[in-house]
Amino acid sequence: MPLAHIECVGPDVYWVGTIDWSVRVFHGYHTDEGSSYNSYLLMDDEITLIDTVHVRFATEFLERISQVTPLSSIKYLIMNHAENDHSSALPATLAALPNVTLVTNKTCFEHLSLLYPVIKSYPHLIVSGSTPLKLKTHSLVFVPVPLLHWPDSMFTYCPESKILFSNDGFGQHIACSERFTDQFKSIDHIIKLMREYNANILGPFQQQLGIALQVAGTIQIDYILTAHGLSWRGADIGRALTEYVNFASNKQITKKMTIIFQSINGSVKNTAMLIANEANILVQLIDLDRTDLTKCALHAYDSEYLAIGSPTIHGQITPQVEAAAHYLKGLKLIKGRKVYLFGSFCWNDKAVNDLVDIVESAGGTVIGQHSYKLKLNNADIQKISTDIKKLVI
Ligand SMILES: Cc1cc2nc3c(=O)[nH]c(=O)nc-3n(C[C@H](O)[C@H](O)[C@H](O)COP(=O)(O)O)c2cc1C
Repeated sequence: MPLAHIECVGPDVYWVGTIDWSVRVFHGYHTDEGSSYNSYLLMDDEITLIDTVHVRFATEFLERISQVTPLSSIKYLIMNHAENDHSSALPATLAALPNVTLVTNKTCFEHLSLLYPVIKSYPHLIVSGSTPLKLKTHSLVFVPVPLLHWPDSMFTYCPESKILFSNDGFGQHIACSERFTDQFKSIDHIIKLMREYNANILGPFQQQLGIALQVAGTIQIDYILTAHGLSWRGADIGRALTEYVNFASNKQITKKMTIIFQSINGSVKNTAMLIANEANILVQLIDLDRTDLTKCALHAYDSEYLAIGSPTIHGQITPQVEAAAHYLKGLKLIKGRKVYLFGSFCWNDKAVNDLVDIVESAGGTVIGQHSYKLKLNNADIQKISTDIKKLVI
């Protein structure tokens, strides 16, 4: 199989990752544009490999590495994070590199050992934030960024080359031949994908993000080499950092209302349209029969307002609306939002009450609600219009 060309992506650094053009669902996350699992070779007299890839690409990965250097020449393998997408090729990689020492932090080693018990039989070195690794001409500093995205996550920083190997940090899910944002046709598109990644993966960890940014503020960075999608260099680093700074302090939130609903016979959909028409701010409708939860989270990410609507079905909200609300709750994307609730019923008015419970338990503020029997009448229209004009400003 022909391999994508080997690319030098920084001083003495080669990209040896794999591009997953086909992946469309990633633990429930809809990756409409595929993804990549990025791994890097740092060329030094003590050659160092940083992160591995998904096991589906293990053979291709090892072939790509051996196009740069003999497998026997690699001295260290640094694992920044234990999650399967970066680590499932680890057993095959350790088996193929006869002279390698696995380098990772204590928590990551614990997680990796649980996932792949065989790794315990290989030489390994446990490092921490206070134990840099001295290579021949480079040094590597390990920056713990717990919960960005697992408790084991760390960044690896090379001060001589001013390179931050950021693993899941600053990543996006996209499969493409470019390696840097400045090679890609639209930086705005990459920022949108990074927002989607933040919303769907890092949403609950804003506080940890702030800690990571404090660290990033104290070091000089010429390159951020990510483990998914495109990497950052030059002026684009400022765009990536600004996006993270904004997210860490909720400044990504704008005057926007995301209206999330499901409708069987059209009544709740009509109400969603009414709310969209009456709101005098940017709106985004999410019809849950047509739109996946990944997009739902993307739009909730920068919305000051949410509106959530459901018919009462079998005495409760629909499973789809419930799933969406719980998904957003887990990602802390209802927290701090102003939420309007609406619903239609025939004989027992339950959906909106169910939604009130979820939204309040998620830390959102219910700013108004309205439920009605079967179809909007003029009084319902009047009430909802007045509510939205008054409450959404
Ligand atoms: C399968 C099914 C189950 C329903 N269960 C209830 C119910 O438990 N309680 C109720 O008040 N209405 C129930 N309804 C009536 C709907 O809530 C009502 O038709 C609502 O207006 C549908 O909104 P929609 O037009 O947006 O789909 C049910 C309707 C269907 C089709």
